Amino acid sequence: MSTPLLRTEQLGLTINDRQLLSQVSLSVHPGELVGVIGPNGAGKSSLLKTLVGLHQQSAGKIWLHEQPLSQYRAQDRAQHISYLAQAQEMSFAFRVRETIMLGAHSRVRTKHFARGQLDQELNRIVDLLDIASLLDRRLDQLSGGERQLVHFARMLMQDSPLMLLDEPTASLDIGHEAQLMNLLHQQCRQGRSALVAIHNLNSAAAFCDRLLLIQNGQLVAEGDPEQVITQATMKRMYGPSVLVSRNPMTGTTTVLPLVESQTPVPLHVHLIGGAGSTVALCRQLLQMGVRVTAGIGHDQDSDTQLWEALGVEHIKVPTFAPIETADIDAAKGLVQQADITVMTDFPIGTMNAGNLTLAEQARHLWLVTSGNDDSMRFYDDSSLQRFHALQQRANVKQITATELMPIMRQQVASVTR
Ligand SMILES: Nc1ncnc2c1ncn2[C@@H]1O[C@H](COP(=O)(O)OP(=O)(O)OP(=O)(O)O)[C@@H](O)[C@H]1O
Repeated sequence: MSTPLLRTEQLGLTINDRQLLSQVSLSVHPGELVGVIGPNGAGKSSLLKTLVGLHQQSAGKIWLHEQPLSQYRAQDRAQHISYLAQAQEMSFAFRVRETIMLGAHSRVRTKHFARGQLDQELNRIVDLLDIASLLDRRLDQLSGGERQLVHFARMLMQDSPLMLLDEPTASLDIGHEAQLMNLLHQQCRQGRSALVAIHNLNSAAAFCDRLLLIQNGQLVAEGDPEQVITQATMKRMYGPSVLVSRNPMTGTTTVLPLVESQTPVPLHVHLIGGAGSTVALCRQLLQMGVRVTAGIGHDQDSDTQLWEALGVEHIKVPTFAPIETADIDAAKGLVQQADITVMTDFPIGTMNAGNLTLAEQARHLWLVTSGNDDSMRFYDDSSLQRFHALQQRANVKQITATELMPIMRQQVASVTR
């Protein structure tokens, strides 16, 4: 790998006897977009401030271009590192144009620019960010999001190889957030580097090449977004009410907040389903405080991933493996204990026909019917016939997908009365 642009070794920061950073060793290489994530108060801003020289480290070393950062004079640092603080305070009522032009200050000191060259650069940057209409406005009369874009423009105007950004998208709507992160991404593809503290984990996963996870001032995980943003780490950082999954359309890791479960209710529902058919139901049942078990699912199926992520007890088999008798035996106990077993309207063929055998064990079986022609979702006659036989059983209730939740809510209400 290339020589790092920035590197720290065992970095520590103590202020007023409070240890804000401890033993942080990291590197940022040319062309990398690195995200710094972690809960509130973890030490992300303290890290960036130390790297830019606003805090003097108490321990460890910082190298910029393999030279100790302390050997750079403040003015020289500005040619290598630009910094966008979390809260930008400007003591004067600057106009937007002046504010952005301030970014070029360190460059003007050391380099001659042809007449009009900086104005052209400024115009290019404001066009990229679509803020040309703000140029003559006063900074203190802009909205928080507009101000954030202006300060980002100022940073681009500095044209430094390394950019440190502290929550640059905190006040931005989703469109401007995507625009700023895309611009940052493009800058890095063109050879610049960025270290960005960011709370939006979905953006962090989508845009960053690598993530650093900070907790209590320490670097606790580092790697590709999918290595760092896992259900286990997110639960440790942010508590149980977050769900990590892979977006089927973008392939990126996504993190969603979940509505917390209510007080447990004395109802056990076992879910049999696949192809994503139990996902919404499972989440809603858990939110109502119902004890949910599930299976048999296939590994990597979206249902199985959700059961795993939400800690639902379940039985699974490897991807593309048929459900065997031993798997059915392992799942039987859960189905026989459940007050209700719900079998959703999912496609059934030879690989997962074992779920029909499992459904036959249910004390009370709710069969979710497609409403259309159920035969369409059975890949072989034998499975379809077994489904028809299940429909005839006395302990079976047939429900459409639309009816399911209202009836389930009544059921929950009846056991909590
Ligand atoms: N100058 C300071 N003196 C003493 N403690 C400080 C100082 N600056 C920050 N802290 C404390 O250090 C800890 C880390 O703060 P920091 O701002 O680095 O966290 P953060 O990860 O950026 O948080 P957030 O996501 O909320 O912005 C917090 O507990 C904070 O109260």
